[in-house]
Amino acid sequence: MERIVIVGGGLAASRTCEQLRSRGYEGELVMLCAEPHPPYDRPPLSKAALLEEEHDSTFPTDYAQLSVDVRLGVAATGLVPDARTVQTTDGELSYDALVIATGASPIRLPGPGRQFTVRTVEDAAQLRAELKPGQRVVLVGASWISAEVATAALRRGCSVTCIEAGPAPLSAALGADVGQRFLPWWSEVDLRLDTGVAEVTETGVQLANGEQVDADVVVTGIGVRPAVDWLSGSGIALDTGVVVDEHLRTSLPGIYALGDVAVRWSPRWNTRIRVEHWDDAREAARTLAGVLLHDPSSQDPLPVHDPVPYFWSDQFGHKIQYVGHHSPEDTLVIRGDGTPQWAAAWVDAEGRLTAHLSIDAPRLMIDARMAIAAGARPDEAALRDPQAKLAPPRGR
Ligand SMILES: Cc1cc2nc3c(=O)[nH]c(=O)nc-3n(C[C@H](O)[C@H](O)[C@H](O)COP(=O)(O)OP(=O)(O)OC[C@H]3O[C@@H](n4cnc5c(N)ncnc54)[C@H](O)[C@@H]3O)c2cc1C
Repeated sequence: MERIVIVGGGLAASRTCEQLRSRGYEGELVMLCAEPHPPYDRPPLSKAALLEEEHDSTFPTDYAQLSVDVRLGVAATGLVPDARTVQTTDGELSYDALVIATGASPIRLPGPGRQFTVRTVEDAAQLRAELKPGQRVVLVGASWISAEVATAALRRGCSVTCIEAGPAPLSAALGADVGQRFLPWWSEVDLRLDTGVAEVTETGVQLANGEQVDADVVVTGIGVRPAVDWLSGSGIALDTGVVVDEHLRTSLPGIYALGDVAVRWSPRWNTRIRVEHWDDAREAARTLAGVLLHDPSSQDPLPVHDPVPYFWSDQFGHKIQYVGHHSPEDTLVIRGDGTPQWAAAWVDAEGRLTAHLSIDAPRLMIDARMAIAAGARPDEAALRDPQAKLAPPRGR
């Protein structure tokens, strides 16, 4: 392969460059990065970057040393697979292999008023400038991002209202039973549950029931859409993102996708999953480099990307850690129910641990991740007791 083109300038793109070079790829490597900055880390944008004026989460990667041709401010606008060509805002570019790592963009609400989202450094800097003491901040959606923004806004002396369509914070991701357990953390937030927002107005938001809620700052945290517009008409298979198999191969030859934009086949979960987690983007890059450089004449199997997903969130002075992947049919078991050290576990119909959520307890997260990876079926007593190990002893 003489030229690998990577479209996207985030974690997945940056790590793919590093991994390819560290595994000995010597061909041309071009990274098209729509943003005007070299790749940077996003998790701090809804955390430290809302508190610290000079926060900089740029990756320390030396692209010149890696001989990566980084084209800042250049976006892919189209794909012509038969010609193995990408159309860009700076002309056409041919490739031998193409990596799609364009991430996702926040979903916005309708309406004429200004609404903030948090995806880029500019978003974070603009929002930080608004978070002044006494400002009335309205958050739409009690999501992971909103919880982190609420934490920062309260710390900066703002008054915070959060309007959530579901019955509890984080209920879209974790269900109402778990979400309700977080309510005490939201005690300083005017949290309005089961309430829809119709639009963002000049003076705040208008609720679905017609009521107007005034705000100085409106922040929308209702999810993201994969950045796939530029692929329309290319013939590539799309679902809730770019469809890839467990080797990160798309439906078109020579084209791969990873990170937030990809929806991948997971043999572990026997379904397609789109994982919008930092850890997944990083790990996928390692696998993808192995797939791209795989020698078909060797006996080595093609690398598979199918880790146990891992996600964390820092909110209200706590660290939440979630591992695995649960479906609505799984059974929820609260560990240490009624104690401050509670955790949540999900098991499937066969009793297999599918997911686990813990708070300020990295040890529990590590144990649960090993248990899920091992396909463990912990007994009821172990599930209920957060002190009990879920992972089978090593060597078994
Ligand atoms: C505010 C925030 C907080 C987060 N916190 C956590 C956390 O606490 N824990 C956790 O596990 N995960 C967290 N995440 C998720 C994590 O950051 C993402 O999973 C990760 O950034 C995905 O990396 P990516 O490279 O796939 O996509 P991105 O980081 O979105 O990068 C995609 C890049 O591609 C560029 N691009 C898009 N379209 C084009 C185009 N047509 N041409 C060229 N370039 C293009 C974009 O501009 C962007 O720079 C957070 C995300 C955000 C936004």
